[in-house]
Amino acid sequence: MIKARGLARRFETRQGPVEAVRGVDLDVAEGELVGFLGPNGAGKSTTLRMLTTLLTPTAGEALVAGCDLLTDPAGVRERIGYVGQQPGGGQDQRVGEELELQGRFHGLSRHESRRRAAGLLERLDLTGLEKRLVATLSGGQQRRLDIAMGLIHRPALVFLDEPSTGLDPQSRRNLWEHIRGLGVTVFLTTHYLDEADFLCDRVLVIDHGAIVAEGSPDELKNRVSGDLVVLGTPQAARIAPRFDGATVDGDVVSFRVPDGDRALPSLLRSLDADGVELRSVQVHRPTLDDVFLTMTGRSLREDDRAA
Ligand SMILES: Nc1ncnc2c1ncn2[C@@H]1O[C@H](COP(=O)(O)OP(=O)(O)OP(=O)(O)O)[C@@H](O)[C@H]1O
Repeated sequence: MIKARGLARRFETRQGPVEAVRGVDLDVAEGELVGFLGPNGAGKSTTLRMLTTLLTPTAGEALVAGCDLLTDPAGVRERIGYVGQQPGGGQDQRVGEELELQGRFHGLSRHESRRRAAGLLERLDLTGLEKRLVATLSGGQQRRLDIAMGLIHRPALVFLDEPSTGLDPQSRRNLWEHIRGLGVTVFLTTHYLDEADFLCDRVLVIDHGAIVAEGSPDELKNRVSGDLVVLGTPQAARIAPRFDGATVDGDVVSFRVPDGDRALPSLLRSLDADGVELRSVQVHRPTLDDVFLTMTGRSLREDDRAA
């Protein structure tokens, strides 16, 4: 569905050139749900805008939905759906009309457009809202309408740019369920670790315009060596030297072991035998944030807080 090689984009600014995307290779197979994960400014939107023909690459080439990005951008546009970060619907339009209009815009007959709109409204849980003004929809409903608009012309591939940004946790979860059920190839960008983890078959991690890791969420997490064991004890500093790479933060000592659940029983027995007073014990599986930390030395969460 997508095959990109060496895709790059440089922006000339007053402060000098900005290498927003530095030669990205991408392969997305039919039916896959692939996420592009990275902090703010990593180059996600720029890549997406190139793949959707909104921005011309400064280098590289790509086949998108069977068409050459550089020589047949119109063919690409016909075959893909794009849902950007900004709401797509006219706020003073009615939901049903807006969707039908979008179908007409893509060349569907009135009848076909109406039929297709009704099907999408049902699939995205918007039935009954046809006559509502777009401006009166909730954030989650608006986002689902945007996705319906992106799917009206039956694209085989749809691009979603930060689909759940700004939604409350319940609406995000609901949106994810809908995205999973779309039945088309999906390529989305996100800076949310939980979104990538829950939604994506495969994740590409991008940082400073280059892909730094790629794999299924589980594969990526398995690359981080081991589970994190966190022990709360007043003797944290005394016992830390027993564990390779242990860090101490007040009464808490943390270290990694290959398989936390298996290591725990004997670990607890030996600490108990030495008279160590344990107040709490936790085992954490690696998260995608640990992956990002391992690859880049920075936490995605720090970027989130800074944003
Ligand atoms: N039109 C532009 N002119 C100059 N620099 C740009 C332009 N568009 C993007 N950039 C820069 O390119 C880099 C990548 O930006 P991009 O928007 O692709 O990142 P992103 O990963 O999508 O981030 P976000 O999550 O904030 O949207 C950033 O340093 C950004 O400032």
